[in-house]
Amino acid sequence: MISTDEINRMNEQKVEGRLIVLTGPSGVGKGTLLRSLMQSHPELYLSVSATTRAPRPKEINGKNYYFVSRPEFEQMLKADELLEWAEYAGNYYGTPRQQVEEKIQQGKWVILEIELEGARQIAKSFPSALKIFISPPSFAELEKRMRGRGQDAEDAIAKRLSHAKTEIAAADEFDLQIINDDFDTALHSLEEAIFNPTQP
Ligand SMILES: Nc1ncnc2c1ncn2[C@@H]1O[C@H](COP(=O)(O)OP(=O)(O)OP(=O)(O)O)[C@@H](O)[C@H]1O
Ligand SMILES: Nc1nc2c(ncn2[C@@H]2O[C@H](COP(=O)(O)O)[C@@H](O)[C@H]2O)c(=O)[nH]1
Repeated sequence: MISTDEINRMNEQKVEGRLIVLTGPSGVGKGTLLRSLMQSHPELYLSVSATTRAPRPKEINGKNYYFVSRPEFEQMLKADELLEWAEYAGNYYGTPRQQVEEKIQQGKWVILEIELEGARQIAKSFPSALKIFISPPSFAELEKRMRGRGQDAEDAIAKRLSHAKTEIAAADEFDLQIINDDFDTALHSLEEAIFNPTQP
């Protein structure tokens, strides 16, 4: 495992920044994995997206997302301020360009947690990005997690589960796939994929 000190040294030596894309169906555990990863690797930079979705209880503007109105999002699009964007389950989501480009220029490793359409846009614009897909152990378990989270209304759950089928079918487009069954095993695989990738 590469230590935080080592990553900081690489950053100081102006080792080139990297873009890492994490995609997977809603409820698979991407956010939970990333929260744990960021605790042991605060040197990574997790991009904060803009969205028109309403904040969930405990979500903080500027930390979890930038919560914006649809006209505000459309203005960001018009001004070319988004690196990628998509409409997902009735809301817009997008990655503010400036924060990501700045961090990469500083030599940081930047993580985007985004859905499939956005990941495809990044694959085109940043072919060197590492693209990781997080899969559920089964569809039934995905539904259980989404419901167990208790954050989404029934109509939103239906849209997210329907979208999940399309996303799971596209997993082969990614550089690697990690099944989030046992949490610690999945976290270890994610850490290895980022810091200790096997050579092609
Ligand atoms: N390996 C695991 N085993 C069991 N439950 C898990 C596991 N990983 C995550 N969970 C639980 O699954 C639920 C959904 O996780 P999380 O919110 O991180 O998903 P997500 O992929 O980030 O979803 P979204 O894309 O909608 O934000 C949470 O309640 C989380 O605690
Ligand atoms: N294309 C993008 N997708 C994004 C972005 N930020 C988050 N997401 C994805 O949206 C869904 C739903 O998220 P939720 O917080 O409402 O559950 C999930 O798959 C996220 O990964 C983004 O900037 N661009």
